[in-house]
Parts: sequence; structure tokens; C-alpha cells
Amino acid sequence: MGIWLTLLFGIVPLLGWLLRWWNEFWYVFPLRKQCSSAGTNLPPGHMGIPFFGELFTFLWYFMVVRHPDDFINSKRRKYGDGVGMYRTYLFGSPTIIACFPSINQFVFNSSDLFVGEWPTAEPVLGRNALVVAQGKAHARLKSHVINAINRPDALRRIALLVQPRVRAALQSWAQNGKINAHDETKKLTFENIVKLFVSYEPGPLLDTISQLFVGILQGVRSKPPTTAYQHAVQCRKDIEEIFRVELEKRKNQNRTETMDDLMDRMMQTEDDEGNNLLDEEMLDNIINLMVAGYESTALSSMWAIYYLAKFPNVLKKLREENMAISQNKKGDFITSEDVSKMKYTSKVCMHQFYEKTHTSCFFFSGKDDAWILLAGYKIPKGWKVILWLRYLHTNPENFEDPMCFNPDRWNESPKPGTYRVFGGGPRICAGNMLARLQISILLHHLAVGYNFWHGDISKSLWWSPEFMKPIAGRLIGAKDE
Ligand code: HEM
Repeated sequence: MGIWLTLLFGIVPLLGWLLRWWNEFWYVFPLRKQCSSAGTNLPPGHMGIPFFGELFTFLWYFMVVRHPDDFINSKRRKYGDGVGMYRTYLFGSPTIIACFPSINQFVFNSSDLFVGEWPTAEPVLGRNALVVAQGKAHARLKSHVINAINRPDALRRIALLVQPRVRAALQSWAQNGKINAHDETKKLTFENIVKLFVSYEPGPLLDTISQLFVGILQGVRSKPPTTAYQHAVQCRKDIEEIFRVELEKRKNQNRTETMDDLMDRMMQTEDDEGNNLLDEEMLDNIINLMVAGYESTALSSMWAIYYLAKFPNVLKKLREENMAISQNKKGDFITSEDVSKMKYTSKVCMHQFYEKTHTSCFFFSGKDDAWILLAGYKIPKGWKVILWLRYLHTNPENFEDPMCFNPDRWNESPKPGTYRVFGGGPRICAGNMLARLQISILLHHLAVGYNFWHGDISKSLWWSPEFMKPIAGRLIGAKDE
């Protein structure tokens, strides 16, 4: 009996106490002395239990309670709202969660102190891929990529290239009646992105590439030696082979027969010193750009369809603006210059990016100790930093009624550093112009030609396993209304 009582009232609480504080002793205690001699502190927070840290608390708020903001809100309540950064242990590493715009800005712009984290991206995306490259190599590759995809002449051509497929897709959706917006926008975006980069038309080759990309996307964030990771590496090799054959074919071609797609443009771009990209650099970056631009654009397009079906008043305003442009076109496609004049459409797009990034955060890893001077805290070397975009975008102090779809909120510019949909600093999204253009074009054809019957649309919570499935709308031609 005595032994059981000792166990119950002595050892069990002691074990519980040890479990609760183990990570604090292990990770925080040794740093305390360093911090106090430097007159600084670690951000407040709690490191959780061994191995898992605060993973279960995180999962509780995200998967069980389904109030992801309460994960941060509980920290705000406990450690104070003015702090803007909290220490924790998540996903196998001691971590700082950064919330305030000024801290995010500091991390985005300090590539000497923080390296962007794509843990396993190199074997899957290639060592020359933009997201993998660092320092000078990154700056050089980025200037090539921006040259190839963001220049006005490239955007002009892209605008014309994507429209036939957008028009055809909308027609077929309308004929089918009910569509699954998630699947259809993915299919449309994929077909267009392959067309833009390598000019392939739908057919068996495109189907093979599509399967290979699914494999890459499923494994790009997983870790070795998982099957998903191994499969992604194999899919990458197969895709590289397909694109290498295409590249060789073009190099041996008479250069008057250019396709003028993004592969061609990458073959021709020169950096400041007049150098072209090497074959490996080109292949890695075509794959990287397709991976980065595919799901991001598809999801934003899907949200666009969802919201327009839900908010007929927005669709009406969008239609007025787009009709005015289309009346002068006499059936011709709109141009990238037309798109830049469509102010209301641009505000609708801004919301789609914003909505999409409600689910995003960026991972960085500290290369050296960093002191956040503004708040007087230290981020120790080797710790991860998670930039918690959701905090910025769903904070009523930054955006009035943040979860409400209201394109007019963008009549005024967001407060500095609060709209971070494309990241920031040297790692800012390389395809943001391309994404804006593609979504505006979809919105244009949708608004001008179609109406929604939106009685059966329901919004599933984004973290549910049924992610996006119920998002379906019925398109009918405007004339059938
Ligand atoms: C809705 C559309 C898109 C959104 C919301 C988006 C968002 C982002 C964000 C937040 C980053 C920064 C990631 C980080 O710092 O780790 C990023 C990087 C990047 N994005 Fe996008 N993106 C979109 C579309 C595209 C498209 C269409 C392309 C190209 C075809 C593209 C290519 C890239 C590349 C290459 C990077 C890495 C840049 C670098 O490391 O320097 N993105 N994107």
C-alpha cells in the first residue's frame, strides 16, 4: 500500500513535472546565462514535452477544436499581446513563432541570418531551383527567372496563350452543369502551366506529366526515407528526362522556329554579365516554377469561383467592369494591358491570394544568433522561425472583419507589412505577376459569360479531411439566365 501511495503522490507527479519541463531544461536553461550576459531574453513561451513539444496542443486547436487562431490566442493571453513572438518546440525543432509585421520583415530581409526551409526540396526540385539556391547564386537565378516570366512582353504573350483554354474550360463546366471546382481549377491550371512552359497540348504526354507532378507534390514536403519522398525523387527524374529531351530538341532546331514559351525564354535570358542559364539550371527552375505555380494558382482560382458564387453582388460589380472592357474587344481576347486597368478585378484577386495564404506560414532556420532589437529578444542559432501569416491576415487590428469576403476592403492599402501573400525580401514570389494575370483572366471570362446557381455550395472548414470537396457550383451561360 505504502509503495502505491508513494508512486501515486510522489513519483507520478514528479514524472509529470519532469515531462512538462524537460524541453525547457534541455533547450532553454543552457541559453539563460548567455542571454543574461548579453542583456537579452528568449521570447516567452513553453517548449512542451520531450520529442513532441507542443505538437499535441497544436493538433488540438487545428484538428479537434478547429479554431487554429486559438493556438496563438492562448499564447497571447498567457504571455502578453505586445510580445509578437513566442518560443515553442514544434515539428522536431525548438522554434520561434513570429507574429508581428516588423518581426516578419526582419526575418524576410535578413538572408544572412535566416535560411528559408524546404527541408527535402533539393533532391526533388534540384540544387539550382530558386527555392533551394542561396546567396549570390539565388540572386542570379532569380534575375533570370524574373526576366523570363515577369517582363511585360512575356505577360502579354501569356495573356493570349491561356485564354483559349480558360474559355473552353468554362464552356465545358457550363455544359456539365455541376462541377467540382477544386478538381476543375487544378486541371485547367495544370494544362495552362504546361502550355506556358513547354507548349504541350492535352494528350498522353500531358497525362504522364500530370501524374509525375502529383508524385512530386505529394512528396516535396515529406522526409526521407518515406515512400512519398522516394516516389517524388523518382517522379522528378522522369520529368527531368522528358524536359531534357525537349530542351535538346530545341537546341538542335533552327532558331527561327521558336515556340516563344517560357522554356524558350529561359534559353534566351541573359544575366547582367551576358551569361545564359546552364541546362541544369533551366531544368531545375522549370520544374520549380511549375511546382510553385500550380497548386497556388489553382487554389486561388477555386476560391474565386467559390466566392463569386456566394456573393452575387460582387459578381455583378465584377461583371460591370469586365463588360466595359469586353465591349471594346469585339470578341478578341483581353490583353495584359487590359488586365492592368481592371481595378475591381484586381481587388477580387487580392482577396483570393489572401484567402489562400490563411493556411500558410513560412519556415526559416537561424544560421546564427539573431537579436530582434525591436522587442529585445534573441533567436538562437539553429532554432526554426515560423512566420505565422495567419496572425497577420486574420487579425482585426489589421483587417476589419478579416474573415469576410469584401473586395472593397482593398480600396485602401493594407497597413505596411500586413499583406504578405507573396512573402517578402529576396525570397518574394517570383510568379506573382503571372498568378495575378491568370486569375484575372479566369475572373474576366467567368464574369462576362456566366452566372452561378449557387444553392448547393457549402464551405467546408479548410482543415477538414474533406478539404474543398463540397465546393461545387453550377455554371450556366449568362444568356441562359
Ligand atoms: C496564388 C498564387 C501564388 C501565391 C499565393 C504564391 C505565394 C508565394 C510565396 C508566399 C512565396 C514565398 C515562399 C517563401 O518565402 O518560402 C513564393 C515563392 C515563390 N513562388 Fe509563388 N505564389 C503564387 C504563384 C506562383 C506562380 C504562378 C509561380 C511561377 C510560375 C510562383 C513561383 C514562385 C517561386 C519560384 C518562388 C520562390 C522564390 C525564391 O525563393 O526566390 N509562384 N510564392
